[in-house]
Amino acid sequence: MLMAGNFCRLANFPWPQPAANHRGARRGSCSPWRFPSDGRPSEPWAFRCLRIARPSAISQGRSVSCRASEITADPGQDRLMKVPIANIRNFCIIAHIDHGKSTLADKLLQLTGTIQKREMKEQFLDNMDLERERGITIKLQAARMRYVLESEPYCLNLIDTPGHVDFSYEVSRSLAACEGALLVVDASQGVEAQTLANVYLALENNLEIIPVLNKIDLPGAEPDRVSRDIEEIIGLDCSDAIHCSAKEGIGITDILNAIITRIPPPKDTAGSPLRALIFDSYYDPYKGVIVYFRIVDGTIKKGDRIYFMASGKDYVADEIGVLSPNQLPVNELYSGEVGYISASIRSVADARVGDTITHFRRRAESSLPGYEEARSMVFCGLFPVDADQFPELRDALEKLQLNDAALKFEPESSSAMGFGFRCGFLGLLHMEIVQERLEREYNLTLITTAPSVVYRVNCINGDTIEMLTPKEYIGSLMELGQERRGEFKQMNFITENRASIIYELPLAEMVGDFFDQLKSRSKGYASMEYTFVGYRESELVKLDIHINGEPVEPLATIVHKDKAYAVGRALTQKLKELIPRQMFKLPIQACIGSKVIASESLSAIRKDVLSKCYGGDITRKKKLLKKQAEGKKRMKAIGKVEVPQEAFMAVLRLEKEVI
Ligand SMILES: Nc1nc2c(ncn2[C@@H]2O[C@H](COP(=O)(O)OP(=O)(O)OP(=O)(O)O)[C@@H](O)[C@H]2O)c(=O)[nH]1
Repeated sequence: MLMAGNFCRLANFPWPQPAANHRGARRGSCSPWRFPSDGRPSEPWAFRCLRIARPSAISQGRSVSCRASEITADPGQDRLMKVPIANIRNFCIIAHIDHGKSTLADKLLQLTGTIQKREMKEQFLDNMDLERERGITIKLQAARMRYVLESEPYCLNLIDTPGHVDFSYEVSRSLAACEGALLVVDASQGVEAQTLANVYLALENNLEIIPVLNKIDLPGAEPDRVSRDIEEIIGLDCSDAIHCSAKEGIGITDILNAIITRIPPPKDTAGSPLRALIFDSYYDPYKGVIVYFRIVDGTIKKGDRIYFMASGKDYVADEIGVLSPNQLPVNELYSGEVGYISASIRSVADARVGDTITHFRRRAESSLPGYEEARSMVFCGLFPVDADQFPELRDALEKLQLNDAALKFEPESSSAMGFGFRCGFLGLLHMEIVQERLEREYNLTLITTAPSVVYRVNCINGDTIEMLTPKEYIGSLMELGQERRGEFKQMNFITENRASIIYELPLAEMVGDFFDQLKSRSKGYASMEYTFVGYRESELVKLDIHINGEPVEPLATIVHKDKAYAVGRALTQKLKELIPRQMFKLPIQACIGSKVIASESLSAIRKDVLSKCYGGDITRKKKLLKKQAEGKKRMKAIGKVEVPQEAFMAVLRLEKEVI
């Protein structure tokens, strides 16, 4: 059924290069696999590049003094005071995960007096419980700050962005709303995978980039070496990179100074017809959909009749305001400003992220370029434990989708789990986050099936996948690449101690614990980035599980031919442990098509039909045993085996481990 694959061409990947453009990508269906009778399966492949960095052990113990003492916080803090457009700066912070974006954002909010000390809690912008618990940014956030430099008031709009590889889609959205970006790099770690990916996104958006070397308070910080690396690897001038410690509050005023002096103000197009780009939105149970936007042209007033250019819907703006970072209503917003609208929008589809808002009467001629469609990489089934919660689950997913444009879902039903949804996510972390949010915010109890990737039948040319990671770890990482059916493509030493390894891997191999393995084999120093290269013909098989001769569809899985026997054996053994014994002997088989590749049998519960037969004739005993055997045969033919829920879950977990 399946053909040996001649794994595609070597992707053209001159290192380093900007992240691939996903525009025009086909909107993915949420089905995990499609096996038409006449087609050959192909699976999605990832193009990985492992960057290897030797951890620096040198302690520099340096400190940096602050310049720009003329910048002072505005004590009056009139956040709503209007400033001329020349005094507006829209910027975002981009960085690799954990390099200190949120900590820096906190310090900026504090120093500008946007947040009073008593209101301040760590990671102020990470206001989701989950974000705080995990210490990561999931959703982008926006905040307007006021600052006075040389007696001149400025309005600084900060858009915080997530750093995890799963959420780069959110990053691309915030970049489109800014003129500049602070590129935060941990001075003890150096350039990492998402540093590069995000810088390329920023360059594509023509942003002014200000390099910021953070964590200089750490003994292992080497800001000068990291500056050289940035220049060498990215080609960004670091002669006036800012040295800072977001944690200790060192260099924060330098950063504010640089934002004002180096990032250009937005263009003044207040007289043009309104065009505002929706960069985020969320659902408020009382006000309906709240839309976050950046005005590119024109002005908007409270009470205006607005028109969403893509959805073709119109509404009256009941409330407009700024994000300070809490919502503060205002009467009017001008080109270059960032704000929110509440217009009693009930339908999620009416105000999509990436759509352009204009006036109903004086419409703009063309809409703004939207965002690339988020591509789902990982899929899983979500089923409510209590079948009655299905409508609630649908509702919750719809609301979450509004807040999370990258989440995709479509209804699915399964004989074992009932009605649920097959959902598409950006990655495993995204999947976990969605599941936790559904459970916490919407009070649902859910069963999640094992994550899988999409398989398609015809090869299509896709985009590029790339990943980065760490020099002394080259060996073990290459082993990992080989184990996961990867194809080694290229290795470059980009500096003396850093190497990038480029691999192409099937996405299915990345879905499990690849990232954890990468981190553990490199003692945490490797980082990775990936993009999608397309579908490739591969030797895949559909592995069916038959219980009592009947196929159990939810347990069917697609695996590589070489792993089919191991997976089949493990699955049948596990099922044997988990399915309760029946009155009859129960065969449990793993099959590829009609061929049984692994088999176990569960012995029958045996009632001692001879117990009352003391002594007596042997023919009487034989008769009783024969009758029992016939009864069992009949039972086996009509008997329905109930596979307990835990068996499904345990098997799905096992499947994930084995695969
Ligand atoms: N020593 C030191 N630690 C810092 C500094 N800045 C941030 N950290 C720590 O680094 C860790 C990560 O900081 P975050 O601000 O959450 O990083 P982030 O880049 O926002 O991470 P994501 O939101 O997940 O992308 C936290 O434990 C911070 O306390 C610094 O200047 N010095």
